[in-house]
Amino acid sequence: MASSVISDFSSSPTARLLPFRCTVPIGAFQFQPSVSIPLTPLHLNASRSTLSRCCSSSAVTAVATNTDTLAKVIDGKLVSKQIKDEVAGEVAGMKEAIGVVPGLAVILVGSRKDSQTYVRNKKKACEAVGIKSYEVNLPEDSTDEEVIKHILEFNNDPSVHGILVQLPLPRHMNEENILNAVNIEKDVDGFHPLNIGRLAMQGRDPLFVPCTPKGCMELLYRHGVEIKGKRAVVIGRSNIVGMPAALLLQKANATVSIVHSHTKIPEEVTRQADIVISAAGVANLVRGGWIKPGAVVIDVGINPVDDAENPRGYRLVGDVCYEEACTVASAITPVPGGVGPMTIAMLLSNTLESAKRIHDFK
Ligand SMILES: Nc1nc2c(c(=O)[nH]1)N[C@@H](CN(C=O)c1ccc(C(=O)N[C@@H](CCC(=O)O)C(=O)O)cc1)CN2
Repeated sequence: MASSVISDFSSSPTARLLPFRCTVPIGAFQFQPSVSIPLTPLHLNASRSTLSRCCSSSAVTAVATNTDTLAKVIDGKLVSKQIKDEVAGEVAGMKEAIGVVPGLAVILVGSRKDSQTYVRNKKKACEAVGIKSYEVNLPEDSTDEEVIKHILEFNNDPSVHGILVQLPLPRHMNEENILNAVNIEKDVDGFHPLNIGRLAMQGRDPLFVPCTPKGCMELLYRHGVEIKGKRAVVIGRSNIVGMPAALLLQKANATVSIVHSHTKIPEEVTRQADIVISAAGVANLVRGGWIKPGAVVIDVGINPVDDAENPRGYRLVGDVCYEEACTVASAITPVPGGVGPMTIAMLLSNTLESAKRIHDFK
């Protein structure tokens, strides 16, 4: 996982803790950010613009900024709350109409602190909207067969409409075999190859779309961002975020490029985009100079950086250097409080959708 940071999902706590704001340590990822990125053209009121240098490493980038007009903040916390309220209303309506309560089963293997937190938050979110949750906690040294045994039990349990295995799994496990065991009709994470395959095909639709990329699209839709005919760049090509995000943008008729660890001059490709979704897992990788003026930026990265003033000893930052990007982009998601909360909201929405489909409830 650590060897290819750029294609990882970005919430890995194994990501290096980075000390500075908007600095990217050379060698922490396979992109080598250019030291002399050309200045972004000033797109706003030039007389009020300032030129700032926001970092102290050798990867210094001069960025054209405008302190007058900052990007609109796309508030994922707010949107996720709206979605949760909508799900809660539908869950109550379904229970009243046909007596069915949607059920979500979560399997956690091992004792990673971040995974435990995500699973706890999923459970709490289920409770809040009236979805019943089932949890299985297995020790780190479990076998694939033990995990699959629980998946098969949930596959056959009519009170369970959604099943997910919290990722990442311990290294010794075969993720592919385990995810393949989930019944595609209950695959609320959308990670089964059949669901991903359908997402990739013209004229076919998956039963479920992976939660984080679905959350990114939902943020774009709910903020009225036009996607059809636009240029989009996805940074990172992980199975759970980058790749499905690119497929979703393409399905929505954007012209999509994927930037990854072997992309030459990634900033040049990224600068073409009207919409940027970054899921690289590298703190502050995307500098202001990478962004086309007026672009919409969705930052999926959740990277811990050292912060002695924070009680946790670290704080979370995105893949995008927020303070630079918000002077260039027209809209941007913050970290935290952007895409992260959408992941769990979409999981609840997928679980409800599954129960409705299984019980043929409109
Ligand atoms: N089976 C799955 N495993 C993993 C998934 C997934 O969708 N399915 N995604 C991530 C982890 N994840 C949910 O599982 C997740 C990550 C982040 C957040 C979130 O709300 N982040 C907050 C910050 C939280 C904090 O302060 O620590 C934010 O960005 O505002 C929710 C869910 C990997 N595994």
